[in-house]
Amino acid sequence: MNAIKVWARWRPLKPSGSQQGEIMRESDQDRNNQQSRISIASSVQAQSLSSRERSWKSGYSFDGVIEPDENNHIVYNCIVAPIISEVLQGKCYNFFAYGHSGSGKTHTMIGYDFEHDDEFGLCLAAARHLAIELDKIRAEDSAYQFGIGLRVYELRKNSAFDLLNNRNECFIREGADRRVYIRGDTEILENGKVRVRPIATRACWRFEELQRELQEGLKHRKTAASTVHDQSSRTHAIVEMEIITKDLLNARNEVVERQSELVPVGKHATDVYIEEQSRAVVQTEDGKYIPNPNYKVNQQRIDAAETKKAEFESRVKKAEEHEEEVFAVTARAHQCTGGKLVFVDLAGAEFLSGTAGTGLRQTPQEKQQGRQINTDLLALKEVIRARSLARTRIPYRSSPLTMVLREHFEASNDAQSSMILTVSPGADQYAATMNTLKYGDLVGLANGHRG
Ligand SMILES: Nc1ncnc2c1ncn2[C@@H]1O[C@H](COP(=O)(O)OP(=O)(O)OP(=O)(O)O)[C@@H](O)[C@H]1O
Repeated sequence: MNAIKVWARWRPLKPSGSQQGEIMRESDQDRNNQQSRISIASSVQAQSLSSRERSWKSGYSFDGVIEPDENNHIVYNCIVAPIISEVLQGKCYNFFAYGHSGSGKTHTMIGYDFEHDDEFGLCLAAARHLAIELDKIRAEDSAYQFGIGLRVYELRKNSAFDLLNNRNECFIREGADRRVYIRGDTEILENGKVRVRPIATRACWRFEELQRELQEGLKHRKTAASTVHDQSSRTHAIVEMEIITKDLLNARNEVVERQSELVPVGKHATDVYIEEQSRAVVQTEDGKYIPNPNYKVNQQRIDAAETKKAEFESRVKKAEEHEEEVFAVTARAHQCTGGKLVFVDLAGAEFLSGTAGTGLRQTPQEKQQGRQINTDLLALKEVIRARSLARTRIPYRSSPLTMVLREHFEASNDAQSSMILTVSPGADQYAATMNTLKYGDLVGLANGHRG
């Protein structure tokens, strides 16, 4: 079973929210499995809430509750630090932050303070931890130069915006091999070659490099003034960090080069085939197509184009085999190879639950953006539940977000995930907080923790 850990993080009360007081809240632990249950009650009589909703209790579905006075460093030690040893064994771990706008998702995952260790977001703190461990490996075995391959992008609808490459728009496509690819536009190079670049991976050999790359990349993050606060995110931001070596990176680049060379050759073979087939038929006056008596398909021409295509396909295959070989050799020497951490700062959950009870109104544009975000957040919940319940069919294709995350969920047989629900204690945020906790409760209950 692929259980997901679920945490709730209470943010500190905002000065603006303090006039209305705080939500009444409690949590208690199940003695047997140490899971936590959260109870909340509204301290103000919000008209839009039914009497049933004025107080709410979760099941024992939370792995822990983080209090408002606990900083990012404490959150890191609690949630991420314990799994770093597994990442150093080559495993993949995904972290999601889910919550309403302003509840602290970005503060938790990415962080706003790049100077003070205690307030580093989880991804930066994890990068520093990994970098220290990789330095140790390097000191023991200088034959392998391990570093962190960093990818940072935002997802909106079917597009990914590459934050490490000037917010270049990339497209999410499922290939014939059923893998999902995120690729940019087709570029025509000076030598006439065609290249389709995947989303950028920056190789960072030192923590400071990664810190700089991340900080620069985040400047391209698109935020929009929202009804809730002025740095609101309308997109999901994804930070991927993978343990790589120079050789592995070179082998992957080689695959991209070979695939780029195949593109025009494959297109030419298709064009030749279509051209020959169209010349071989003519249309009669009544619109029917019949064989053209004056043209015989030039099979030699088709075969020549197909042979060339096959030759380029085999070059791609060779490059892929080489990449697999480099990976296998490196992983045999050091099992950390390919270990991966993925941090997903999800778009505001108000799109899923609406603003009922929050006293806020969405603009028509926010509503429209919200539809896709709804689809994504619901799809993510269903994927996590289906995985937790060990269903045979996991609905990855329900949204671009889950299509992209599939690779990480399935990176290794034992890929694990954690979800952090960020919530506000402000009484004015009661409905939003309850909706977020309900989402987490559903995700957590699928793990089999019953209330
Ligand atoms: N636990 C916390 N401790 C201190 N400050 C916090 C905490 N959580 C959030 N904040 C502050 O509140 C503000 C809003 O937080 P943040 O941008 O992380 O919200 P968000 O959930 O990512 O919102 P959105 O979905 O709109 O992007 C920021 O200035 C952030 O630093």
